[in-house]
Amino acid sequence: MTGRKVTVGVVGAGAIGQSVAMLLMATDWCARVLVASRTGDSAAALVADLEDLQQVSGSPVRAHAVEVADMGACDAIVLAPRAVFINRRERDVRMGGLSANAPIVHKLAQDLGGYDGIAIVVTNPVDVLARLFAETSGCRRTYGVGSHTDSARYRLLLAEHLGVPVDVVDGRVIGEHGDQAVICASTTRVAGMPAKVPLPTLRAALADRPQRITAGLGRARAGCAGAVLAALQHTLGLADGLIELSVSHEGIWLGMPLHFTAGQPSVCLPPLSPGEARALARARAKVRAAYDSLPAHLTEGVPT
Ligand SMILES: NC(=O)c1ccc[n+]([C@@H]2O[C@H](COP(=O)([O-])OP(=O)(O)OC[C@H]3O[C@@H](n4cnc5c(N)ncnc54)[C@H](O)[C@@H]3O)[C@@H](O)[C@H]2O)c1
Repeated sequence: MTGRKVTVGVVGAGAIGQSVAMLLMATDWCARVLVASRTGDSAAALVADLEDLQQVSGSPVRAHAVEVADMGACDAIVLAPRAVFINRRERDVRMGGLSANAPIVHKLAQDLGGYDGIAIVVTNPVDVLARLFAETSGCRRTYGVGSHTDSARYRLLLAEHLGVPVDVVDGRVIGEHGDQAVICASTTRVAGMPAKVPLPTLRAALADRPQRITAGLGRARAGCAGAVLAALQHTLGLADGLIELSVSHEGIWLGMPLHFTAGQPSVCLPPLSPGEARALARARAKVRAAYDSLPAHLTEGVPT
């Protein structure tokens, strides 16, 4: 991929779509950003804003408003639409988007049927909807973004709690991007040594952080957009290394540590303590049940 510049589609011109598109404009590996949204007006508005950015910053990246059907030749497509609905949940907040967002993701997957590039699903509940997109579209390289942000937040919060620099903390969060996220405490290392992780404190802080961001800003965007960029770099073969993404794990989509080499992933599940293994099983059962609760017309005819 060295030297080749890519075209990235962004579906959904909201908080996440805008942030991802802005980050793409600042890269040296993206040539074109194609934007589609629920209304052509919002896609065109985002493109006009990106063109302003391009002019003031001298970015060589070009932006265009298109229809989703015109994204078939994109190297990668980021899917970040959100239905208009009010989420009144205080717990399991992301799962609150299931019934409203699933039909949108299903329709996009139909429109992109047979797509052969990389699909990065952002829309929540991301583990359920990444599976829905993958199984409906047939796109083999579908990844959900969520656990990478959870892992980054975990390292930040643990470093803060222990009063150490974040770069000496190594640890990850897998499973559901939601209330059944699994903190891999038994394999967490601080300066190379096993760490005593105050799990209830960390769990509460991890749940609180996105809610605090949303309460203050209306939407969380920067962390997720950064995770999308990292996902694009790893899946496009522009960066090698470990990243937590939602993929099919024995048929159910969950956040897994993936090691990418030249765009090829291999699952690197760390050894789990019995408690962590039970937590992963609970996450798996929950995400499977949420998928199975979708109306049959959204899932019928797809492998289970
Ligand atoms: N996985 C993660 O880590 C993570 C993090 C943050 C947000 N999210 C999720 O990402 C999604 C988007 O969040 P947001 O804050 O950008 O929402 P938003 O409401 O700001 O924007 C959503 C955009 O989607 C567009 N849209 C609606 N229906 C569409 C369709 N059928 N086709 C194309 N575009 C359509 C809307 O017009 C709007 O521009 C939400 O589901 C949110 O929960 C996920």
